[in-house]
Amino acid sequence: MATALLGISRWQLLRKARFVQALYPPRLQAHTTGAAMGATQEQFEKAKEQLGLLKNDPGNEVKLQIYALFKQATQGPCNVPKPGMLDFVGKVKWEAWNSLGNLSKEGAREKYVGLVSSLVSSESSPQAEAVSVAGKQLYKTLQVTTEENITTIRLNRPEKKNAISIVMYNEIMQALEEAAKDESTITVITGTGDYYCSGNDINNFTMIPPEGIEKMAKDSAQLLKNFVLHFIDFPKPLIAVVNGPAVGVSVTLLGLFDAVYATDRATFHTPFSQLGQSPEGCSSYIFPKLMGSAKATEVLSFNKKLTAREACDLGLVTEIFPDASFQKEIWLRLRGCAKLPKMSLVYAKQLSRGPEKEKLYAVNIQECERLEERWLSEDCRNAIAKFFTSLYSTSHSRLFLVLDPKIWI
Ligand SMILES: CCCCCCC/C=C/C(=O)SCCNC(=O)CCNC(=O)[C@H](O)C(C)(C)COP(=O)(O)OP(=O)(O)OC[C@H]1O[C@@H](n2cnc3c(N)ncnc32)[C@H](O)[C@@H]1OP(=O)(O)O
Repeated sequence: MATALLGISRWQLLRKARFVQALYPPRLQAHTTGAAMGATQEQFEKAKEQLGLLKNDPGNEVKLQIYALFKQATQGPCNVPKPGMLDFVGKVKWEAWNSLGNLSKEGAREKYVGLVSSLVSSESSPQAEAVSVAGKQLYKTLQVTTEENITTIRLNRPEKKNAISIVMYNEIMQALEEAAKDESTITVITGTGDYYCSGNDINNFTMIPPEGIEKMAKDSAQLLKNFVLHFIDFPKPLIAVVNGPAVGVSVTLLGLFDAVYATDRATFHTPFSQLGQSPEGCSSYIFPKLMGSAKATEVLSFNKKLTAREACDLGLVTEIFPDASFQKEIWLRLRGCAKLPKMSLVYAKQLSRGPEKEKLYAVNIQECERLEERWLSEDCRNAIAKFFTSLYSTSHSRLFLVLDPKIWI
């Protein structure tokens, strides 16, 4: 069969088509605004040429995205009949194109140029963290869009359950800075794939600088402090759309959001003591206020994983939705919120959050100090070693990595 010739299974191809759908949800595609459409025909032609010069194969997922965006940009919405059941490759390509819905030709052209540009820049400059195309930032670990007054920051490492790498910490801060200044009324953070976020990327702790572990702990604490500060100071309504399980720092930060909407499939887990760590994201202050100190102890100290219903009952989550209708219902709701007068929302946030800010700054500093100390502890080293050993126990090469004395465990 055609798919066998390509060396990929039909199942893999279908998954990839869904991946494209996840990147470009039909509801948002249908409503791309003129403001977002910046790429010219000339840039589009140049991107086509650059595509042919790529040294590395970007993989089937990306190739499907490129194919779909190219068709949409040149022919508009999918207008050909769906290929028959036995034409597996044709069907998956059709599904990718069709998943772009009514996205305009200009919108597709811009996304196409952005995607190609990010591939080119990642080849020519592996260290570059973000590039700008037509005045919009492009990120390695995020997908950021502004449509219908909503800036959406989508954590985009689904293969790692959206774990937050160092690059992602920096990109989230940059995206928040951009969102604070842009024309949008509200800002949404959500995840691509089945997870919202699996928390701090544990590999962040394997990159020891030549100065040693102490320097790494110090730098990490500084990064975290700055990261959390971006949430404390964010001026517009910040909404979490929790599309699946959330772990660690992605849970604690929820206390700094203005509303948290979750699928009923989501869970909320902060296994800090299991990892030899301590709470962050101002949760040591906000969680007891939200849920009472006894419940907060269960969550932050005793590793209790909350269901979406429990998190909602405890006040961490604003509202939960059935998974089957979550995406439909939530974006409908948010589009309504984003039509409200922007400055009314900004002032409402300032007035309700302002009096707490000094306290939050102080809590953030203290939490980071404690963590800096915890990261140097035997408890934490053992926990990280355990994570890698259990994860990689079947892989000899990776087990070797764990045992490599240059790595911090
Ligand atoms: C530098 C600044 C530092 C600031 C730190 C701030 C303090 C933060 C604290 C925290 O966030 S603590 C929480 C840390 N997170 C975790 O402990 C979660 C670890 N992951 C898991 O337990 C499981 O992966 C999962 C999330 C429950 C999912 O399990 P599942 O069986 O469904 O999938 P997997 O096969 O395990 O995962 C797929 C793939 O993703 C990788 N991955 C998942 N989570 C992480 C992570 N947090 N860090 C790094 N990598 C992660 C996992 O290794 C798999 O990768 P491959 O093996 O396929 O390459």
